[in-house]
Amino acid sequence: MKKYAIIVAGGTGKRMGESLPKQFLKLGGTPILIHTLQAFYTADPEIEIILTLPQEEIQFWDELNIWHQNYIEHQVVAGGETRFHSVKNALQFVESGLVAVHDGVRPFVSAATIKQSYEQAKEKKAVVTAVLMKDSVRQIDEKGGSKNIDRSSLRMIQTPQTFDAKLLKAAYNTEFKSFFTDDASVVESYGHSVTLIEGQYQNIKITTPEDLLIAEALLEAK
Ligand SMILES: Nc1ccn([C@@H]2O[C@H](COP(=O)(O)OP(=O)(O)OP(=O)(O)O)[C@@H](O)[C@H]2O)c(=O)n1
Ligand SMILES: C[C@](O)(CO)[C@H](O)COP(=O)(O)O
Repeated sequence: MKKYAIIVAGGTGKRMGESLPKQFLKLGGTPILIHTLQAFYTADPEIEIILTLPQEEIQFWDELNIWHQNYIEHQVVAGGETRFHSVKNALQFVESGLVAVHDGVRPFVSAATIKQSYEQAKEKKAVVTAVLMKDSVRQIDEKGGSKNIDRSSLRMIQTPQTFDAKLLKAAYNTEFKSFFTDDASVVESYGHSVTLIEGQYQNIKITTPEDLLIAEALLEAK
């Protein structure tokens, strides 16, 4: 069965606060995005990789890749206004089989998690990685108050999120809605349930400056 991976890196990284989008920032001397592509190649070199980038960064990426050994084959697609639009653009180049969608800024995804995602998606069709909450959580109300939520009923959602390709394409054939923060929310809104599988705490999303410090430590410990 054909396997695709859509690596989304079409964002500008506002919360990181750097002029260079965070996916290009260096981690152990190598751009974050190159670590992420390597993770998928290591898991299975047969995976067809489609990478979304901001239109204005495509030339920069091409130049940056020239300097890196072990170039990993991939197709570049211009991203869109939101993550949803970036995935939708990339899906034009996906036919049938399985497709994993993964954040370009989650470089520590393990080969085992990637393999497990595709394996489970063969049967379940919509498979999403998740971890248990570590902190207590509270829901804020309009009056400025808050109430405790039972954290055992909550999960923190990660990527990869892996699907039957035809299902994901059909689900994305819709207009953007503000609650589409990931692919699971799009598929669920289409009417298909998602199966959660175990993610990994080390599979962090590099979002704010302290995440980069944590990422350097995780890389060191690898
Ligand atoms: N229009 C967009 C927005 C986001 N992404 C990608 O989706 C992943 C998760 O998004 P996030 O961490 O929010 O990245 P940014 O949108 O770049 O960050 P910010 O919200 O801080 O601007 C990132 O790899 C990001 O590049 C994308 O492909 N296209
Ligand atoms: C897809 C995701 O990484 C799952 O946790 C997350 O929803 C992305 O959210 P963001 O708003 O793009 O940071």
